[in-house]
Amino acid sequence: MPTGDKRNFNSNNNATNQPQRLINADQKRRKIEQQRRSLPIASVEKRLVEEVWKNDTLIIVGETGSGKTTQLPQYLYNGGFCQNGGIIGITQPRRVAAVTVAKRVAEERCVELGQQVGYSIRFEDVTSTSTRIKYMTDGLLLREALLDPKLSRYSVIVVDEAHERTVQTDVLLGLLKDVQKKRSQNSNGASGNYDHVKKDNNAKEKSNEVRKLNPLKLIIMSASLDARGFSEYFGGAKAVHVMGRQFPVDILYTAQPETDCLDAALVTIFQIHMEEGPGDILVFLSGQEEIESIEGLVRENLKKLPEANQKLLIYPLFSSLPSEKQMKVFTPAPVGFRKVILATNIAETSVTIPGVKYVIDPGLVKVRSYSPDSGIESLIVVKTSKAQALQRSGRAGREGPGKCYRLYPESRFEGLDDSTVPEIKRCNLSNVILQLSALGVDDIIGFDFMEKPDRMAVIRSLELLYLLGALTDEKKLSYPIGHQMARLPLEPNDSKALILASQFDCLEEMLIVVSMLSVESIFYVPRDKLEESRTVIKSFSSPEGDHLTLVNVYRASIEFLEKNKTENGNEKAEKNLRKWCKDNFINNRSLKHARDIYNQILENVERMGLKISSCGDDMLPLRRCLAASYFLNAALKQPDGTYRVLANGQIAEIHPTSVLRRSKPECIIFYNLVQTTRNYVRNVTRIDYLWLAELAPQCYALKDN
Ligand SMILES: Nc1ncnc2c1ncn2[C@@H]1O[C@H](COP(=O)(O)OP(=O)(O)OP(=O)(O)O)[C@@H](O)[C@H]1O
Repeated sequence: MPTGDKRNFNSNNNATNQPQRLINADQKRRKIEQQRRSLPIASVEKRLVEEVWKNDTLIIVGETGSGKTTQLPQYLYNGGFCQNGGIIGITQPRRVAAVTVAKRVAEERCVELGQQVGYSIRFEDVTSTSTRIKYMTDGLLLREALLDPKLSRYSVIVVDEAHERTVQTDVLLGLLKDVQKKRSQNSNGASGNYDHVKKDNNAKEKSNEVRKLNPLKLIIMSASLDARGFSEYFGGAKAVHVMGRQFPVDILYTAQPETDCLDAALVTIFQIHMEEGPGDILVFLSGQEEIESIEGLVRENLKKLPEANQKLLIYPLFSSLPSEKQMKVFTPAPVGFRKVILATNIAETSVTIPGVKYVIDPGLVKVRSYSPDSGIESLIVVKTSKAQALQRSGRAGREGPGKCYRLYPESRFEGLDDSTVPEIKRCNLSNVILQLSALGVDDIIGFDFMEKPDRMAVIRSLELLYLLGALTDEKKLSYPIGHQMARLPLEPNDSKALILASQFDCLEEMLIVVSMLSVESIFYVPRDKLEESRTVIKSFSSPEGDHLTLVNVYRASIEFLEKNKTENGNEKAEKNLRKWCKDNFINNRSLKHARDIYNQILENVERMGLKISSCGDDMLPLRRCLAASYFLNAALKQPDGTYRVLANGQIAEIHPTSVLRRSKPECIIFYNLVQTTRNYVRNVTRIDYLWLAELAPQCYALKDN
């Protein structure tokens, strides 16, 4: 057992321990069939389909694991909602859920993923013209609305996990309401239009013309939803409750509050491993750093156990982890082994991780927080809401009875907020405003949001868009900059950086920077090789900063790859690159992901007609372009070695992972600010203070910093 005392947990209900059974592929098929039939939602299939026929908007609330996400779209498909060629679109707040649920549903239907059932997430589209059940992120559907404002390809949209109230969900809800209105005006009448389809399940697909006339069916779904609030927003929409859950989850609380959540999580992992029956463990942690630090501690402590007890496999799961690595979590552990999955809240909703029987929930979550006063967005750790705690415990008990260990006393649970504060109330809105402007919505304050964003936050975000040149004085999208920015699937700052880079003759390098920053953790440093890795990584580092270092890594890898392709052919070259990455402590998967992103954004900017050129070895234009684009993230060194952000006076330190951590130049720009115990700026580059007035006069010429 690791540090700290064994935890005493209080239970509030009883779940029986059931040994996990090991099964082969054939049995798995039958098991899936049987599992589908035994889901609580299966008993109300007919009723749900009828309700969707009858109501254009329906709210469905059902326990976690009752079968909403995987089954409802299939019921609707079987019920005739795709017969005229329409698609059932299901949105998820997170990529990992969209991907894994689509995989599961394709498996359940015995179809190839990407055919009848597919998914679409940013930079990854696994659909085809035959796709009728399409899982996607809510952000992706928003982008589709830019090209097709009536979402005419869809017969049904299911907004899943609506309780999460991500900013994209909230914008989507307002937009879908409007699409419904437009489609109803265009339709021949009400839902009865589908009657011909209902009677003829095998009918050939009807023409697009017929489909366009049908109203859009909208379903809002979650396990922990304020049904009344949603119903009111949708003009008294009907709410249906799916009762019952498949398996019980025993909820356990600590007797006392924990002072050190990481230590408590560690102790609990080993307590379960040593004392409980088979079953994998899912631990919710607030971020990559916590995950990596616990990962190290688990490994260390594991070595101290007798060999027979060392069969514990550790899997991290966080959003910037390359998707192939994320997917590893979903493969079963080898016989005799137990998996422990260390995850952020990306595993909180919708996902089923096969084998998970135990959930450890320290009750904390990292969220975006935006201060309209400072105009800076940061990440902070806060307590979860009751809805989130419920979702987390719902990750256990999906294949059999489960247990959830909440690392806080029951009294604290009672005091938690019922639901999470909608993200729209606590984030920078510039991307939302840009997207809405591109959809023709110029009056953001007047937009029909379920909950209005903070006025000051709107003003600040509008200001940023003005400063970036995306909006005109009339709050309209500027031409061409604003239009170009809205077309790129990136944050406004990044889009602007690419547009400017074509003028600074460094678009190739800026593409690398933006792609590499989209994946994070390019370097992979095993704990036992800290010293060695430092020396190797140094060979890539640029004294000018992290952005240039990333360019060096990318260029070196491409050079290596191209040379190898000529000598050894493509396949061998990719294999050699993997070894090269390993030798250089580079995360091969992240790098590959960055290459994919690079190619996709490259396609976008080529289509936009931007001039693609390179600044070669002279990186000055790149640094100047970074200053011209991220000018609000400029900071000056203080006498004590900390930095003052010029735009708002906030004090921060350079993050320990930065190549500038030691040299501490006078003036820097940074990519992001993270708030842990201290404020850190990450991905930092040295700039000349005087460039700011020259390159961003709209912000600095009149200011005396
Ligand atoms: N990948 C998978 N492997 C094994 N079982 C799965 C998988 N995906 C789903 N299931 C089974 O299907 C059940 C229903 O899952 P589904 O995601 O449809 O439920 P849900 O009601 O949407 O839950 P939640 O509200 O937690 O998202 C799960 O409890 C589990 O038993």
